[in-house]
Amino acid sequence: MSKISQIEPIVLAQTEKGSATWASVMILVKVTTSDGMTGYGEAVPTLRVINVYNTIKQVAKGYLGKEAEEPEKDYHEWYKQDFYLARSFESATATSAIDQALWDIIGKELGAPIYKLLGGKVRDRIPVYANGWYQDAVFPEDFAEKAKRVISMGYKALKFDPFGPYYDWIDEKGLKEAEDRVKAVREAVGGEVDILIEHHGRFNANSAIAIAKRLEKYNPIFMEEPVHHEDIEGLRKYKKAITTLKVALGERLISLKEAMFYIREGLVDIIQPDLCNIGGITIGKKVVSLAEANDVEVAFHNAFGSVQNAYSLQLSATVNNLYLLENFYDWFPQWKRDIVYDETKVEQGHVKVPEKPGIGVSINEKAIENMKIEPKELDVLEEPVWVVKGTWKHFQP
Ligand SMILES: O=C(O)[C@H](O)[C@@H](O)[C@H](O)[C@H](O)CO
Ligand SMILES: [Mg+2]
Repeated sequence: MSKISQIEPIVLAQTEKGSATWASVMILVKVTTSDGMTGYGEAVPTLRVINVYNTIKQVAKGYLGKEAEEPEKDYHEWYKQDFYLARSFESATATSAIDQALWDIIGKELGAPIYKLLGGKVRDRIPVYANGWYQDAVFPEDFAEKAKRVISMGYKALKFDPFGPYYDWIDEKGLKEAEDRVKAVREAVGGEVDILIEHHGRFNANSAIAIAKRLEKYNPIFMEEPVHHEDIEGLRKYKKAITTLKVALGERLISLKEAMFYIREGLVDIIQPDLCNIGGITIGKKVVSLAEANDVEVAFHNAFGSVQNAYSLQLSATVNNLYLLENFYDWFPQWKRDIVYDETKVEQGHVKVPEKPGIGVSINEKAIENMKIEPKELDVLEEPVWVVKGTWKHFQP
């Protein structure tokens, strides 16, 4: 048995920022054991880089000295301590990153990729969908042209937010703008490609319902976060009104029981847990089982960095009820790919399951050393940090 002897939060950034402002930095956690093993995990940055960095140091106090090979027990010990774990995004992401690193360490000790520790893979290649591809797209033609490029790269599915700057509610002009963009993409990619509609959880139920009725004819595979995250009653209203389209959500879920709530209440058809939020591999695999038992498919939220991506690939390899894995890889800034030596390339809309022990890929420790920065706040401009850059615009006069 090896004890957890060190937990170090690391913030990385470069001038190249990528398509999603709130993912312009990466937060890593490096865990070291008493016998010198190391593992890496990734935490979620968004607008909370400093808070997450500091929270990792606090959560570390609960993990130091514990067995590195017992993430299940360690998680529950910490669950006991952290009264607000289920209500704190910062704590949930810090705990998740440490948990990932422990699974990395176990895999390395046993010489096996994480997927083998979980019962083995059900597929050799993970099907992914593209996100981040529509930076600076405003007019329908922009979306069409960029979508064609994505398809020419071999992707079979793509996600986008066609709602420009609309927020809370949408009017006829907004419905038409969204429809024109979606229509342009559908016409550009043809009938065989999956279109996934991202709402970023920003509408009231009536507006979301109007949107669904308007976009239904373009055959979107799912409608993601159609209403505000905390608007449970709005989501019930939406689910009741829209029975022909599937709802996807999950990136803001931070506990097993929260995931269970949405599944049990029939409020989600495709669940999108984020392994950097939900509780790492330890809780992520339990959400997968809950989903499977309830005929809900899984499409991990995977929008931040290359270490998150590597863990999402490991778990996705084992999931029978996997719909698709989100993928920003081709729209990452190069430095994020450098961290994993570009080992998780997307080919024909799929990623080969990485086979190295633990996390599955090599970690470029030298690159990490060179990219380290002090944690700092992100700038906040008129265009919210959660949209794909340069898309918060109207195109109609
Ligand atoms: O499903 C997703 O990927 C999330 O809603 C976000 O993470 C944003 O879409 C992304 O960051 C682009 O800004
Ligand atoms: Mg989303």
